[in-house]
Amino acid sequence: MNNTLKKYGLTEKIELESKQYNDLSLARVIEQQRNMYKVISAEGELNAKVSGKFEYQSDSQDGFPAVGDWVMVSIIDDTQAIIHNILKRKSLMKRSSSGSQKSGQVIVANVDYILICMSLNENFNVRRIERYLTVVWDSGATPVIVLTKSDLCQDLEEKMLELEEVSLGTDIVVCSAENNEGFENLDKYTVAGKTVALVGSSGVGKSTLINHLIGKAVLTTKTIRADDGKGRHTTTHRQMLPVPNGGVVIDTPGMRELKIFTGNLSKTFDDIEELAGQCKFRNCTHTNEPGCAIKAAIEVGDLDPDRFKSYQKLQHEMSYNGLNSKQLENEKINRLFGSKKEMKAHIKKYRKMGKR
Ligand SMILES: Nc1nc2c(ncn2[C@@H]2O[C@H](COP(=O)(O)OP(=O)(O)OP(=O)(O)O)[C@@H](O)[C@H]2O)c(=O)[nH]1
Ligand SMILES: [Zn+2]
Repeated sequence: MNNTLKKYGLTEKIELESKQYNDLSLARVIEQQRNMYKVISAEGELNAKVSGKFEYQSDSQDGFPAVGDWVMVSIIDDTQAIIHNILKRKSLMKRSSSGSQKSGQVIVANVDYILICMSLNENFNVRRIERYLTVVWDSGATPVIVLTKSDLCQDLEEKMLELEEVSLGTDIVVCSAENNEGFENLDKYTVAGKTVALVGSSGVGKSTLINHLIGKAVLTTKTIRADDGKGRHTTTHRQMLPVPNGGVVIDTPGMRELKIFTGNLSKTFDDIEELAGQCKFRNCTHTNEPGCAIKAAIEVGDLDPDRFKSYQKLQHEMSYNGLNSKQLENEKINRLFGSKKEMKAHIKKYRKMGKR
């Protein structure tokens, strides 16, 4: 296995899949600027564009490469390549965007763990965690909640209890850059072949965290501004960085705030969906029907009314994007495979590979 690509998360499975394409080289997309890509190949970094045929055949934005994608390229010279194919994605994260309301905006592909970063000061907000979890569970990646700036927190236990109510078994890591504590608990996610990405509001300490993972100041951070309590990192940065101990980390500016496009409410709010299943009427609106299990749970204090509101709000946002369940299903297929046709081709290919 090529060492450069290994540093960028290459696994046996991806290498095997790439063998299906003769005469093309394997590469990974590490940066995207509109329709210009930067990829890492066995030969090093290259600037890349999709081929004319590729562009012609892709019917939606999902079909185009995103940061994290493994792609098959033809290398033109020392600096340029053409992208011909995208290998099967194991996860895909999108968000809602004003410009492309219909299909959402692809942010990143093939991430294993998404670190949902939140600082333990005023930024701490369990409603926001619910929003992130809803998006992340739907992407195919596994969420990990990272609580930063523990040195600024006086009531950690209280906050942890509040968080456990909404996080349903998701791993939680507590850390402080100030005291250099807790970062070792991230080691189990940054291992060879795994890709980690960070989401979270501006100023919660994502760049600081990446610098700890990488072991040097790659991303410059500025000291907190007294007026708004936010920190900013000044320079543009590479979007994908190998972690010395293994694994690769993605810091995509587009992932800093998440407008929901599609989400997995059943996973994030399984307590609420289970309750709703116990309502007397199947189409209960949980407002004034008799035998409403949600209302009953709120009355006896088993369900936090704010959590229920948060659930309804996210549900509303998702339906606002106008997708019905059939469309959502297709949406998922498109995200993971490009199209239904591609999915079928992939299934066929894997069956064939299994027989050999
Ligand atoms: N007290 C304390 N401050 C921290 C900690 N981690 C980061 N900071 C400070 O918080 C500010 C913001 O940190 P960044 O790492 O730039 O935050 P960011 O999430 O990358 O912010 P954006 O780049 O704006 O998205 C900086 O002033 C950091 O020094 C911590 O554990 N404790
Ligand atoms: Zn009800």
